[in-house]
Amino acid sequence: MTHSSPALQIESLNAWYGDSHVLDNIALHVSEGETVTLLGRNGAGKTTTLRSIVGLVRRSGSIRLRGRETIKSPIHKLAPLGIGYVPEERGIFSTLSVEENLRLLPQYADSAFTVAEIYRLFPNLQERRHSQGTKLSGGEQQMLAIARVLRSGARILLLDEPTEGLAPVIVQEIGDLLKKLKSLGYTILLVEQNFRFAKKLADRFYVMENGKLAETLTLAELNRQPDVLDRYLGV
Ligand SMILES: Nc1ncnc2c1ncn2[C@@H]1O[C@H](COP(=O)(O)OP(=O)(O)OP(=O)(O)O)[C@@H](O)[C@H]1O
Repeated sequence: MTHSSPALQIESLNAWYGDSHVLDNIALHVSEGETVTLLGRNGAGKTTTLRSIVGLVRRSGSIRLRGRETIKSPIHKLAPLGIGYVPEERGIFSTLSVEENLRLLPQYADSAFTVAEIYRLFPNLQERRHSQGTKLSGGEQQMLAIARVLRSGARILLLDEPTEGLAPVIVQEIGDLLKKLKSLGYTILLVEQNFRFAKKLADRFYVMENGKLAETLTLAELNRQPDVLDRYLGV
């Protein structure tokens, strides 16, 4: 492991659901401290890419976390390497309270937030600390899902459509939170349909199409050629 290794480096990644070959030779990387967004139409393979990284689908190729090969690692071996996955469905324990959700997870690193630090970052979770997961708003559930991975000590965050279904004011709050995490040096790989949201955060973009990577662009390149997105996303 060298210090210059990207936080996440993927090469020749293929993935399958049963016989269906859904990711075709994906190569991408995310540097330490970088925020990268995966864009693409529904079904392009964005969620499957995140699920492949954490070993939730059958996959082959190479996935290195800070230089360490993890393609054969089961999911429970990944959290100690500093990666945290927040799925689209958020994955909180809905019958437990906010605080129970936060206290249940093991901490893997010194960088793990304490519950007090989580409450400083998410004052509304502190207010709701005795509320059951099912009683939370969509925005609160999303905040709790992100808080849980911070609590585990993850420094590389995989976030699947964190703004989906949320009101604009809450989307703004999530945006502010991600900017803060970025300023703290977190590495973020984001799947996002809301391009206007992603544009305010991301350093780089990958565009996926039919299970392949079609394009990689920096923010500056994207601003110079906005028609690229029309072509792939029809936006
Ligand atoms: N559990 C599954 N079993 C079989 N095929 C699946 C499964 N989940 C997704 N797929 C297929 O895999 C392909 C990639 O889906 P994926 O969910 O990764 O796309 P996506 O880009 O994240 O789109 P979305 O925004 O709709 O989630 C699609 O063709 C989809 O139909």
